Amino acid sequence: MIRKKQRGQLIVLSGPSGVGKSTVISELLSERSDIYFSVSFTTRKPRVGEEDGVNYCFVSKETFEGMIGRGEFLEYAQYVDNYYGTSLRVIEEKLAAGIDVLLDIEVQGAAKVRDKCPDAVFIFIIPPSFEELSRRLHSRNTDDESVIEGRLRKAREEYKEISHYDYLVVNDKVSDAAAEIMSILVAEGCRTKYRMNLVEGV
Ligand SMILES: Nc1nc2c(ncn2[C@@H]2O[C@H](COP(=O)(O)OP(=O)(O)O)[C@@H](O)[C@H]2O)c(=O)[nH]1
Ligand SMILES: Nc1ncnc2c1ncn2[C@@H]1O[C@H](COP(=O)(O)OP(=O)(O)O)[C@@H](O)[C@H]1O
Repeated sequence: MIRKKQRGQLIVLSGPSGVGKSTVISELLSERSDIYFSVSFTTRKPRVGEEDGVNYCFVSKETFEGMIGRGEFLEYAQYVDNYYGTSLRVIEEKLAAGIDVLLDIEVQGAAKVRDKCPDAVFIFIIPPSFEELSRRLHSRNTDDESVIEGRLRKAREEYKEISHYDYLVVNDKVSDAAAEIMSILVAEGCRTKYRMNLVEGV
């Protein structure tokens, strides 16, 4: 009998704004409902169609800073004038229960997770080109031109961090990108260190 994993796997996904992280994550979660997606806290205003507690927990700057003060975040960062952070308590509960947890976070937060959780898997997603990234940001129709320009500038900075990630996925076709991430997760789950409980006589 295959026993349940003792501890869940932490999966960190980063990539420039508009590359398609949310889209690929939705596809991935539709196939892998056993993975828990970590809903971050943010001070950013909700976009049309975004729901509190589903896409993000939307809070005020004062509430967020109170949470920082009480040490409630695994990591947090400032990104284009807003705070974003990952709740420590929820993540810890899920991992301890043997559930894999997926974080969609930017590069500064990922660097903090790398220090605190060296066993996490780090995946970076890029678009086929910057031109396509710009097209996606415009087609999403959620941000005005100055915000889009800021996010495109940020993308070029974020690319400098790619070599710190374990895996690189190109989001050309959503289903292919999701399938590659699923393959990465299958391979990671087969690591000897997670499977020693299956070995008899050791
Ligand atoms: N460090 C950190 N980054 C986050 C967190 N949640 C979201 N982000 C990142 O914040 C950035 C901006 O997110 P958002 O405003 O939703 O824009 P989008 O990426 O264009 O959808 C993205 O790079 C996200 O990966 C978090 O909890 N911590
Ligand atoms: N592979 C893809 N090809 C074309 N458009 C895509 C692809 N992936 C995502 N998109 C579109 O690009 C825009 C940004 O995607 P989104 O998932 O919001 O990105 P992110 O979460 O990385 O900011 C959306 O309009 C989405 O429908």
